[in-house]
Amino acid sequence: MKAPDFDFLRYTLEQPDQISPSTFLFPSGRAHLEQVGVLRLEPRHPKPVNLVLSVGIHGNETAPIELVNRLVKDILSGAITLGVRLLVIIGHPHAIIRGERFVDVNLNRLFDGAYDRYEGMEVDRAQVLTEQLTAFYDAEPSFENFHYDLHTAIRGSRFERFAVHPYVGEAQYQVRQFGFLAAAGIEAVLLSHQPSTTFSYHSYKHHNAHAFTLELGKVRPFGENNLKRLQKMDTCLRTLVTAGGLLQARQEQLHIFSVVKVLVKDADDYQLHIASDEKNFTGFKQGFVLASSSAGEYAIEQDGDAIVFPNTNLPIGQRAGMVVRKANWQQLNKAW
Ligand SMILES: O=C(O)CCC(=O)N[C@@H](CCC(=O)O)C(=O)O
Ligand SMILES: [Zn+2]
Repeated sequence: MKAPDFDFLRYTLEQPDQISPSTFLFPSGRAHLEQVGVLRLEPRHPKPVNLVLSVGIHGNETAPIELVNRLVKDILSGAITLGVRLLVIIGHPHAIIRGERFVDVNLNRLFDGAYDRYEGMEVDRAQVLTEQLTAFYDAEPSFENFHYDLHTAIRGSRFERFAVHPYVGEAQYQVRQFGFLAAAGIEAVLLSHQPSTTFSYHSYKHHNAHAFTLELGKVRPFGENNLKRLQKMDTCLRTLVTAGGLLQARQEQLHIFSVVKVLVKDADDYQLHIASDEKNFTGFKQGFVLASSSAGEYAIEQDGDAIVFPNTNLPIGQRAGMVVRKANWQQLNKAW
């Protein structure tokens, strides 16, 4: 393997079932190809940061895959110098090849051990990725852990780029992370109100990582993404991987929402009463029946409560959307 010629994405998609682990040098460190779609980059002179960047956990969310593959190319060619330990994960190669969100079951519901309750090709993958995270973070336990899990949304959004913050319970929010998200062009942050079984929540819960799901625009096929719209994200990630630092912008410019309800598909006839092209963050009037099925209904509790990730094309028991409410910066600031 020669570092300057190595295209991590192409290599992964050419051999999606198995690879022989290998290692090679690049100008600022050593690369370890650990597993299909799992590349560990160790810098010669690391700052005390363990950074995980994951993309393609959903196979049709291609913009982050293009963005991060370009970043990896620049590290391997020597165009930029790696300064932190970096684990790059191409989450679901088989789904990427098919251009689909998943093959058997949604990979991003299988973490925190949830894979035990499911069947399908994603089960093994969730287990492999869980083990890879543990090995990576545990190798330098005194370093600060980060995980940005990059996605794109199925629908258009009133805020084009937004983040899902893991549920923190009584713990404090980290102001530095909000400043970083603002600098990276994120416009809104959803504060989760309960634990979940997503990849980013797993890193937060089990590895105390600063961990986020980042939604970077709308789902589009390879070649149709405008990466210029991710310029700020690119700059922030490059600064993080080279210098170990989080660029900052005024966090007050972020729109903060708390999640007030996770809608769960509770019957085959479950319906969301919104247009098929309704955007994420569309708000409704109090009393509007947003969801109904033979098992019950959900009406909006407060004027302005808005829908994010509406989706009924999924099995019973899975999340059909989140209802979010504008949160108060003053209240949040007290936690810092
Ligand atoms: O647009 C959609 O409906 C889904 C986009 C997406 O994949 N979002 C993530 C969010 C994960 C989280 O809540 O942290 C997902 O649904 O897995
Ligand atoms: Zn996704």
